[in-house]
Amino acid sequence: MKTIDELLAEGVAGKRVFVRADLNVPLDGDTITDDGRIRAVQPTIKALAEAGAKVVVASHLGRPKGAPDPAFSLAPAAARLGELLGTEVAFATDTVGESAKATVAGLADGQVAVIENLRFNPGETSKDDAERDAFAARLAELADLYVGDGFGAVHRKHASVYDLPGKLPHAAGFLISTEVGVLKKLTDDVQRPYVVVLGGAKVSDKLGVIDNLLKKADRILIGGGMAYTFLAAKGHEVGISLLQADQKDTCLEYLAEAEKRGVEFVLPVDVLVSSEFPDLKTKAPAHPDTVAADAIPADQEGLDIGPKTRELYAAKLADAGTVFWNGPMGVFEHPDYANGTKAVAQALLDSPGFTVVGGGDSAAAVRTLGFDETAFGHISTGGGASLEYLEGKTLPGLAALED
Ligand SMILES: Nc1ncnc2c1ncn2[C@@H]1O[C@H](COP(=O)(O)OP(=O)(O)O)[C@@H](O)[C@H]1O
Ligand SMILES: O=C(OP(=O)(O)O)[C@H](O)COP(=O)(O)O
Repeated sequence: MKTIDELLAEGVAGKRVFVRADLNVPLDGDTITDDGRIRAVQPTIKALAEAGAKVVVASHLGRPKGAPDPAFSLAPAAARLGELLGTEVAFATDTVGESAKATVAGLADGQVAVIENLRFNPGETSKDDAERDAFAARLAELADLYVGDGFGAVHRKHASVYDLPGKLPHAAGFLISTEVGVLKKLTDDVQRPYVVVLGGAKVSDKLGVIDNLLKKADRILIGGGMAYTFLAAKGHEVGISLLQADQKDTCLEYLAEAEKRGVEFVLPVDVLVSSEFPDLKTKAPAHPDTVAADAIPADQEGLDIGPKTRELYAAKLADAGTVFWNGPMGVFEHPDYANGTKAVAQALLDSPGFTVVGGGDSAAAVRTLGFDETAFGHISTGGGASLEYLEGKTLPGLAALED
């Protein structure tokens, strides 16, 4: 894999360099609530601009449905990038249309532009190779060189991640090199007990990783939205909690496999429930009830792990040699449902092992809940990406960067 240092040494002055970043930041309206992912890719953009490149930054944000949707515009991220760089950053209001072409054509050496959300075009995420390839070909017209630095998206076989690098001379940015370096260490030299904590809301995406993690981890702790499919699989009522009903049998298979392999598989013993999802804007008090995990009322949803589970998970992390954590334990964006996530973050800090926190929201949670991010072993910008890397899978966005 060519590094950005090698690319810089070859000279990028006057060249248009496409930087595939992951600027998928949490937003409250158009206010960015955590800019960690923008800061993480800044060194690559800065180095290219300082070397005289015309830098074209591209990313997805959220999961729009293949058409423009103002709620998912990258304009706030472009503005924040400009603030961090201390320079004007141009913004194109489309991806490969007239605005993008004119914006890129108008760049002077050393200037930076951001193009609009790649997922506004259906070709970006298409499962049809030809449709993806056609979109990648249009993106390729915007640049002379490609730098992959969107670590959070390298597990996606998407046009800008997988197809585009094949069309341009390419290299890996600083962020991808750092992320891969740390995660590689975690796979090559894992100190035991190796504890994996999984939560969050991307349940269908992330349930699948458990299959492989069962072969690697000593303990797996489940929280967040991930817990309820397991509880339902065990025959418990989960009310209106997040549920992947078609995955219940898979969950039972995982539980059986864990027992067979001697992997401790730990589910919440109590949860905080409410009949309503909390108001994340006003943060009005939610008054949740605490119930046993096998006693969730039919009209309520589980929104955080409960106090007994917090203690249990802290105990299960106390002797960890290595911890990988992806996915908040609850709807941490509301203070009444942040305690589970806080407890796990604190337990990582108290554990003697090497601790890795992965994922856009997990990393944002750690920072917005007031933890010192430098106290963790590594904060990864990718949740799904780091999980799939740790599974030992070939990630499309990394494979595409190899020579
Ligand atoms: N019990 C729950 N019900 C609904 N959403 C939840 C629950 N627990 C956590 N979440 C949500 O999960 C989201 C983060 O999930 P995810 O994207 O999978 O994590 P990451 O970005 O760290 O990989 C947060 O917005 C949080 O509010
Ligand atoms: O937020 C992301 O992943 P993560 O929640 O697993 O950290 C990445 O930006 C990838 O987004 P996607 O899961 O919509 O492809």
